[in-house]
Amino acid sequence: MRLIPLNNAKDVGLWSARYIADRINKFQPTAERPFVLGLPTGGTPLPTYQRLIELYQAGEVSFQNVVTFNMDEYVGMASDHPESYRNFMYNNFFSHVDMQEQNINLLDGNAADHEAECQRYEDKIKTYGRINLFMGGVGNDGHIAFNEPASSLASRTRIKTLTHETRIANSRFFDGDINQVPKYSLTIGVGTLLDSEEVMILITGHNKAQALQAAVEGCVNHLWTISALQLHPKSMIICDEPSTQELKVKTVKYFQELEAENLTHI
Ligand SMILES: O=P(O)(O)OC[C@H]1O[C@](O)(CO)[C@@H](O)[C@@H]1O
Repeated sequence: MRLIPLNNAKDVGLWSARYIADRINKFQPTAERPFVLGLPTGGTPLPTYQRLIELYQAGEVSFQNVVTFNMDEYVGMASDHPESYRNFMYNNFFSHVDMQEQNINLLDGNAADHEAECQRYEDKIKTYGRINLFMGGVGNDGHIAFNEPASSLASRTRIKTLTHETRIANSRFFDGDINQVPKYSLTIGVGTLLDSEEVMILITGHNKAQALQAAVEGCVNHLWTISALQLHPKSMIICDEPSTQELKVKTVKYFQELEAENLTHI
């Protein structure tokens, strides 16, 4: 695992956007051989999306031959609801870059048959071989995508019940009213995520400090599904200073020194 401790959320956005743009450019994607990018929603990746839009506007990256798969979607929420993850992605990213509509993949939380919808998603990913780079965030309780505590670390895309804690955390997007937050989501599984060639997780804010500690210093444990990153051959966490407050000083120093020496540690 590589841990990149940066100063603040803005730096996390700048760093991660540059990384994604560089990976796409190095890959030299074509229509026949697109770059496959996994994407999250939430407050954490907003600075990254903003910076990616700026890089696109500056002509430093194109999304013409990029295929995307989003991590998750609420169940039973009208697709034009302002808080649907579909809407989030168009408002904050897709509508501002040169993504091709047919390259955008989102889970349909209104599908009549959830199981069939999740299988469709898994099958669609397979048609591309695998996802080249999956960017994600983490919940306060360490959930990755919507893989809440005690999710199987071998899980695939499926319907999940959101925990009370997650619904409270997400109520900030629903006028602070937990009753408006959906109870279920469709989410990629931990196993789906681990199949990606590379995983990059963004962690910002003191409220994510326990999750970061579980990811880096804890044992692999289904109660903190983020810890499954330890099983991945090429995973990376980009974090800000407030989120490191539960890490040992020597842990942070170790990773800072590695980055300063420009060594990459996997
Ligand atoms: O970045 P936020 O808003 O704290 O969201 C935390 C995480 O919860 C989720 O919304 C659940 O999937 C993730 O996509 C996100 O990374």
